[in-house]
Amino acid sequence: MADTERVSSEFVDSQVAIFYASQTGNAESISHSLYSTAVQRGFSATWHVLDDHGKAAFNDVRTAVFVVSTTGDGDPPDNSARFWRVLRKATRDKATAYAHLRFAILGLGDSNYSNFCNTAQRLERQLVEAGATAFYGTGLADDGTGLEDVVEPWIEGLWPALARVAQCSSIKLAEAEDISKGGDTVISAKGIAGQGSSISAVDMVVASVSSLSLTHNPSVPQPIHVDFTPLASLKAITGAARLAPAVCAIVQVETGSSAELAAPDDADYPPWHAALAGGMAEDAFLVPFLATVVSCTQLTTTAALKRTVLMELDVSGRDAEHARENWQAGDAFNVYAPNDARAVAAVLARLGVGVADAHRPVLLAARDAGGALPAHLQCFAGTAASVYSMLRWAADLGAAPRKQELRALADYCGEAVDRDRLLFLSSRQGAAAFDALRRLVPSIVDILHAFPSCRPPVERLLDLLPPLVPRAYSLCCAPHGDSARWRFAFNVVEYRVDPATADPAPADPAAIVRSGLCTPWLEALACASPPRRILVARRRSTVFRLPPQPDARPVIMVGPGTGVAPFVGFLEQRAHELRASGAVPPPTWLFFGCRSQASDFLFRTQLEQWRDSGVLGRLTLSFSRDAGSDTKYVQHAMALHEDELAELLLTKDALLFVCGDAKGMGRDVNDALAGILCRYTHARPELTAALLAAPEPAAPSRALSKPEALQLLARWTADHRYLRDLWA
Ligand SMILES: Cc1cc2nc3c(=O)[nH]c(=O)nc-3n(C[C@H](O)[C@H](O)[C@H](O)COP(=O)(O)O)c2cc1C
Repeated sequence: MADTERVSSEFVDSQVAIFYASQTGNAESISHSLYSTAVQRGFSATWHVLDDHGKAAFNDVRTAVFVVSTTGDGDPPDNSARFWRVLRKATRDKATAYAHLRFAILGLGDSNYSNFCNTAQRLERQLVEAGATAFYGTGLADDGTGLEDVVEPWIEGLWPALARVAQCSSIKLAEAEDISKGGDTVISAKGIAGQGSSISAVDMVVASVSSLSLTHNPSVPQPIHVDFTPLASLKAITGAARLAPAVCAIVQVETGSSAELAAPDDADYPPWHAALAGGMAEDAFLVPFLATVVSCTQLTTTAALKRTVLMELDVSGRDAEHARENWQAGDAFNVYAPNDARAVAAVLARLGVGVADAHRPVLLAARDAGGALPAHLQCFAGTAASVYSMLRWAADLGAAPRKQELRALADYCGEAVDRDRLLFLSSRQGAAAFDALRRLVPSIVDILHAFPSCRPPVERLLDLLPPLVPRAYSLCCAPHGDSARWRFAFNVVEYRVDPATADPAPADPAAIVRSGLCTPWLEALACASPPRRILVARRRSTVFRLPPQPDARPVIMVGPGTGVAPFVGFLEQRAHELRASGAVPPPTWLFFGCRSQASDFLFRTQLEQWRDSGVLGRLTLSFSRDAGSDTKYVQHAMALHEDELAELLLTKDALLFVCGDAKGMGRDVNDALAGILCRYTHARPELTAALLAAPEPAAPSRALSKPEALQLLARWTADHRYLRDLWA
C-alpha cells in the first residue's frame, strides 16, 4: 500500500472544518487550496464561507481552521458579518460556548494599514474568550511584502499540528510530514532537462467627455523580463507551491434550455447578473441593481499626471428602491466591472476555444462528487452561461499571478522550457524571479504569451484565477436635493512600469503600460450612446458619516486627491442643513492636497464657495509639485497647524476623518498625529493623565510617549472618533 493511502485511512475520522472570510478573494482561494490538500491527506474536511456556517453546524465542529482577511480600516470582510453577531451572542449567553473547539487561524492583511490583520487578531481573542483553544499559532501574512512568505510555512506547519490534534502517533506524524514534502515538487536536474512537456456639475475643469482617452489595450501581451539564468545551474527545484487540484468541470446543456444566449461584447449585464453578486446580499439594502450613467466630467486638466473623473448615476429605478433608503454622505458602493472584452477574446483564442464554443451555454459542476465549486463560480452550477461570460464576469484576468497558479499552469505546457520556468517561478529557488514577475503585474494574457506552449483547459483557468471582485467607491454627494443621483470620483488607473526593473516609469514611452480593470471601463462608458447601465450595490453601512445634528463636536477632515470625495458629500449635507435650519454648524476643517493647484485641485470652485459661505470653516491646502506651496503633503500641513489641531482633538472632542491611500498617506497621517499629540502634551503635561489607557498611581505630569499616542489613536478608532476610509 502506498504511503498516501495508509495515512489516509488513519486520518479518515479526523474532521476539520475550514472557514474563510474574504473581501477580494485571497482568503477564499488560499482556504480552498487548503481544503483540497486536507482532503488529499485523508482528512474529512469541509469548506465554508464564515457566514454560511450556521449556528448548529458550528456547534458540531471540533477542529476548525480559519483563513480571514482584514478590510476597510481593520474591519472583517462582508461575508463574515453574520458570524460576528453569532459569536458575540454565543459568548454573551455562555462564557464557555466554544470550549469544545480547537482552532488555527491564518490572517491576511497588509502592514501598510495601521490595523494589521485585525480580523485574525480579533477572532483569536474572541474565540479564546469563548473558551476555545488554539492548536497551532496564528499566522499573519502581509500583502504589503508578499503573502506567500508567511502563508507557505504556516501551511507546512499546519499538517503536523492537525495530525497531533487528531491524536496520531508520532510515526503517523512523520508520515504526514513525508506527504507534506512529497506534495512539493522536487525535480532532479535530469528531470528538468529530460521532461517534455454633473455632479449637477459641482466643479468642471474640463467638461468634454470626448477628450477622455484610452491608451492601453489589455489583449496585447506585454513582455515579461525575468532572469531565468539561475535555472540552468540548478540541481533540483524544491518547495514549489502546492498544486491545487482542478475543481471545475464543464457540463453541456441543451441549446434552448439556457437562461443566457450569446452576449454581445457591449451588452449590459448578462441575465444572470443578480447571481453574480448573490452571495454578498445578506441584507436587503445590499442587493445589486442596475444604475444608468448620466454624466461624466473630467475634473483634472490635461496637464495633470492622472485623470480624475466625476461620474453621476441615475438610481431612480424601482429595482433601486432598497438602495435609496437611508443612504448618507460618506457611504460607499460597489461597482461590478467586467474584464475587458478584448482580453477575454485573447485568452479564449490562445486556449484554442472557438467563438461558437465560447458562446455556447454550459453549466459548471464540481469535478469530484461531493466537492465544492469556489464560491464565485457556484452560481454557474444552476445557471447556464457561456464560457465567454464566465471569463468576462467571474475570474480576474488582470490579477498578478500567484505561485500556486504558476505551478498548476506548468502541468499544461507542451515544451519543457516553459514547464521548467513555471516550476522555477513557483519554487523556493525562484523566489527572486517570482518577486520580479509580480512587480511587473502581468495579466494572464501576458503569462500565456510568455509561456507559449502552456495551454490549460478553460475550466482549469476558471478555477485557478482569483475571483473578479467588485470595486468600491465613496459617494461624493449627500441625499438632500436629488437622492436618486449618486456621484463618485475616480482616478483612471493607468501607469507605466520599466520592463527591466519593474520600477514605475511614468515618462518612458517604451515602458510596459498597465491599466486598472474598472476605471478605464467606467471612463469608456462616458462616451457610450445610448447611456449604459452598470451593476452596483450599496456597501454595508459604515460609520464614516457625520454625526446627526445637533452635535457640537468640531469635524476635521483629511482627504488628499480623490480622498476628498466623501468630504464633498459631508459639506453638501452641511450646506443643506444650514439652508434648512439656519443653525450655525459646528466648526469644520478640511486638509486637501494634490500635485498642482492648476491641474488637479479637485472640486476647487465648490470647496472655495463653501469656505466663503461659512459651510466649511477652514480649508488648508498642500501642493506637492508647486514651488510656492507652504507644505508638500497633508501631514505637513497638519504639523504646521499642530497646536490648533491638538487643541480641537484634546479639549473639544473633535471628530477626525481621514480618507485616501493607505500606503503612503494613511500611515504618514497617523504618524504625524501621534507626533502632534506627543508635542502638545509636552507643552501641557497636565492633560496626559486623562489620555492614558491605564491610569498611573500618581497622576503623571509628563508628555505622552509615541506608543501611548498611537494607543490613544487606536482607542479613538475603536470609539469611532477617528474614522478612516483607506484603500490600498
Ligand atoms: C480597501 C482595503 C482595505 C484594507 N484594510 C486593511 C486593514 O485595515 N488591515 C490590514 O491588515 N489589511 C488591510 N487590507 C489588506 C487585505 O487584508 C489584504 O490585501 C488581503 O490579502 C486581502 O484578502 P482577501 O482578498 O481575502 O480579502 C486592505 C485591503 C483593501 C483593498
